[in-house]
Amino acid sequence: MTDTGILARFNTGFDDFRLEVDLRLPGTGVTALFGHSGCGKTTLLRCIAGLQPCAGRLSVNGDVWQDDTASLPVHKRPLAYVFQETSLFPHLSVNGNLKFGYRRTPVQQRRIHPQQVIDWLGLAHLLGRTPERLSGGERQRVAIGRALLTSPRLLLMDEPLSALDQASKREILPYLETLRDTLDIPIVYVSHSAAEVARLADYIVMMDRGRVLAQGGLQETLARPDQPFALEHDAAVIVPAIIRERDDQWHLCRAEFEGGSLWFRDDRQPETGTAVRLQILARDVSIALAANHDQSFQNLLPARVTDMAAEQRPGMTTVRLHAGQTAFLSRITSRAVHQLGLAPGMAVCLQIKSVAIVE
Ligand SMILES: Nc1ncnc2c1ncn2[C@@H]1O[C@H](COP(=O)(O)OP(=O)(O)OP(=O)(O)O)[C@@H](O)[C@H]1O
Repeated sequence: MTDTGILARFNTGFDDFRLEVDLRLPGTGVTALFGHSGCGKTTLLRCIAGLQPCAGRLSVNGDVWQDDTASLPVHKRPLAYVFQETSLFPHLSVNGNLKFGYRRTPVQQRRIHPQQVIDWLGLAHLLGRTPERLSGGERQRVAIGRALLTSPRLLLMDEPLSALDQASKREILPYLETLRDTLDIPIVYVSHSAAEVARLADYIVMMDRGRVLAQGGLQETLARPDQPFALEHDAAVIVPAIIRERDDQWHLCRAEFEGGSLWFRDDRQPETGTAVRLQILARDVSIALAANHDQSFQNLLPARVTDMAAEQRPGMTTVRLHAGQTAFLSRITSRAVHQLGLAPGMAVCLQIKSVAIVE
């Protein structure tokens, strides 16, 4: 079998919950499982890990782990699983914890080595410490490192940051970005946090009540005008951009994207040349028929209406527009759509109130 990526079809459940999914996920990068509490994210991870009995089929980059006739038991699946609070061995140093899985991995199967993990996760200065002398974020980095040193073919992460405070989350996210950009194995990442997903994911699976509502590349999927009801209010697009200019007098900076540039507050003081992901909420974007400079919006972008969808919330419409190749969403009232006569193909001006670098 030469299929790359993860093919996962599962059917399982409990008394009053059923999980039924049919997924085709990328073979590298971060796939985020996103959805409200109780929608079945952990159950899906447990099916992939072989911890939850289920009917179905699973193959990972060409290797069949489960089909109609057989299912590899948990300990035979070459994967690593990192939880919200993965416990380390308290009597072992960081170095001892890291080497634990490595030593148990047959030499010919070792593809990831301690020095790589120490570098990727910034662990060099912590090697001699025992777990009780680590912060929550440091403990989680060691847990991830220990998991990687079993040279898994798949990394599952179930809300790995949710037990951490904001400062620790901010500290650990760049390390996770390094893993995303360096590892050649898929990472399936469960999160409740839209900001975390926006920052880390390449691919997104939106779930609701045991079903998949939408799946696809992060940018395209977030830019769909027909967002699930629960996400309508926070609908946002992610725009990859590069910081080009800083205006220190007004605490602003300008980032260029494929289709224009945007000004926003320089809270994180990014260096020029830095690649960033910008988050623009649909509710912060309004539409005018022509550029009007006699108002407070700092960002006026020529754009074209692509399509639109009436929201499930009565009276509201989400409009999708493109500035160059980049998609934006705007949430406006259906009356405004009518009054402006908006229709696919129309040239308009986007007025963007607030732009944030995703944290
Ligand atoms: N062992 C179990 N026995 C019975 N019901 C269960 C069991 N495990 C999970 N469930 C139910 O299955 C549903 C899905 O749970 P699951 O933990 O997969 O959701 P989740 O999306 O990961 O939620 P959260 O974000 O809160 O972790 C829930 O309704 C939950 O109550």
